[in-house]
Amino acid sequence: MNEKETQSPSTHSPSTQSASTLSPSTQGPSAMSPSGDGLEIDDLTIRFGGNTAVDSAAFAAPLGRVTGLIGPNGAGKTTTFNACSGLLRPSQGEIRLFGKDITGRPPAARAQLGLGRTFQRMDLFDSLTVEQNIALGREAGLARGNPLKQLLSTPAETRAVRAATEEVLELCGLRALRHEIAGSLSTGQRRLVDLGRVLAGDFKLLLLDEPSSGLDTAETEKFGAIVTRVVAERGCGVLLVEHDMGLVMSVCDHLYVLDFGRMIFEGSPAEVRASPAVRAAYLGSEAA
Ligand SMILES: Nc1ncnc2c1ncn2[C@@H]1O[C@H](COP(=O)(O)OP(=O)(O)OP(=O)(O)O)[C@@H](O)[C@H]1O
Repeated sequence: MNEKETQSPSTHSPSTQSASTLSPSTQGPSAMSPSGDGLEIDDLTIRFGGNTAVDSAAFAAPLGRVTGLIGPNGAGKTTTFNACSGLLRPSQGEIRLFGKDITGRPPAARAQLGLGRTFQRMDLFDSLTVEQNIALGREAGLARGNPLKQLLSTPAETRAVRAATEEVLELCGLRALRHEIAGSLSTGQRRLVDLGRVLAGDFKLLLLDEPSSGLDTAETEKFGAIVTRVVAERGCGVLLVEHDMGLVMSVCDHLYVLDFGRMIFEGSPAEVRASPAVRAAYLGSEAA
């Protein structure tokens, strides 16, 4: 196992080299994926005033895999996630999607390139039905930000929306709830609708922000099984930021571990579980 001591930002190299330096195996995403496959982050640094929340982090979330980003409270996960989705502009570094530099692009432009995201707080339309919420995920993509186009869709677009909605209702096990008002659903059901909405958008790379938040164990397992199935069937990539270690360990193919804004380890779930550095980061220095 090849664990890395934390490096100063100036010693960081581009993601491919950094990933292979960090990785305990040669099977990491950077080693397996051709260039431009999925989401690649290089030298990502984000400062809030004098506080460096993310410090020269590098990682990749390729297609066909679930990549996890974990770390203790305050490690920089949400900040990294927000930079990937376009809500935060990095102080330094580069974010590439399918080989294109998207560092300065707004969220809508990233969505058009195939980047979809869920929200921890779930921005569902509570007065609309499950089916309507999911359909909106596809309609918004077809409209490309033009509300008029959303109203005046062509017959082919209407068929595409219907097909995508049916597929997602089945995939997420939501058929029985299709006519329910979203505002009346449980948190677990709402998570599935939120996932369904982003799946209907047919994005190639999904960013999932703490999707197990508010779910019980059974709901979390169900959610994880759907994510695994989606990646296997569609070949899309997933970047999962998550606290629930049960979910992380069961669905992720590869994990990156942040601590105090720095990437301290990467590897398979088993390798991460066995890492003294990761344990120390979670439990505190006295456990090292
Ligand atoms: N808008 C902000 N302004 C100032 N500091 C911030 C801001 N957002 C985050 N931070 C700081 O950046 C660091 C990383 O925070 P972040 O929320 O990304 O961590 P996290 O790993 O997502 O934590 P948690 O697991 O608790 O959600 C923390 O020190 C936090 O206080």
